[in-house]
Formats: sequence, C-alpha cells, structure tokens
Amino acid sequence: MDKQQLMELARQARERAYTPYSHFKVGAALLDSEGNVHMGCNVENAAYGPTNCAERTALFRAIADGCSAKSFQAIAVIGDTTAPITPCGVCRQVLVELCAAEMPVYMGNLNGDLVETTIGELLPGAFDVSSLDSSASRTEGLANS
Ligand SMILES: O=c1ccn([C@H]2C[C@H](O)[C@@H](CO)O2)c(=O)[nH]1
Ligand SMILES: [Zn+2]
Repeated sequence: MDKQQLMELARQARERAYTPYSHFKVGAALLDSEGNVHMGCNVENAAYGPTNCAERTALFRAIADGCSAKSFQAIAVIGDTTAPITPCGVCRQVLVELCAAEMPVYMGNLNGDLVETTIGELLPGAFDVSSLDSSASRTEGLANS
C-alpha cells in the first residue's frame, strides 16, 4: 500500500463524515503493522466539544480492534482545504501517544496535493509518557532550584 492508495482510502472515509455543524468533512486512513487499514471520519456533536476528528476516530478504532500502540506504519488525512490539511493540536497529542515519532503522516486535499511529515515534526517537545517519570521530574526540579 503506497501513500496515494492510503490517501484514496482517507478520501473514501471522508464521505462518511458526520458534520451537520461545520459541514467540513475530514477523512483519515491508518495503516497497521499487518497491512490492514482503519478508516476514520470526523463526527460532530450539538455540544461541539464532544466532536471527534477523523484522525482520532481512526486511531481509536484501531486500538479498539486490537492494534498495539506504536505499531502503525502510516496515516493519511484529507480535507477540502487549499493547502493539504494539517492535524489539530488534540490529534497531534494523540498521535504522539499512539504512533512512533518517525511514522509518516500524509496530509492531503481534494486537489491531490500531498505533503509528507512525521508526528515528531508536527509536535516537537511533546508532553508524553516520559514526561511522567517522577525521578526525571525530581532531577529537573533539583537542577532548577
Ligand atoms: O485535522 C482535522 C481538522 C479538523 N477536523 C474536524 C473537526 C471538526 O469536525 C471540523 C472543523 O474543525 O473538522 C478533523 O477531523 N481533522
Ligand atoms: Zn483533530
């Protein structure tokens, strides 16, 4: 499965988006370690806050289907944007949690533009599991005092 094929699946996932409020449809396709693809779309809510982005829908589906964190090969995201769509901050945080820093992230639009990056580039210096290490916090606390 190449990046164009994964993007085409994201494009198909986008058609299923539930967007009665923004009318802004987004699709995502997440390639797992076995070559299976988990598709996601954004799902909005009248209370706005509970809205789930396409990227997180795909990631959470894959975890619920039994995939391991950090085992994914790539994710493609597509929206009807002038420049290729870029994941929101909340999705970047979830991508950091569940994907390897160097995993390819393909960002596209309906015109066929495609930009490739990684979650490490999208969210440098992220707060992640290593940030919760209490001995590291203590060491930094001592260094800062
Ligand atoms: O990368 C993105 C950016 C936005 N959205 C959704 C959230 C909301 O439903 C709509 C408008 O922000 O697009 C996504 O799904 N993914
Ligand atoms: Zn998001």
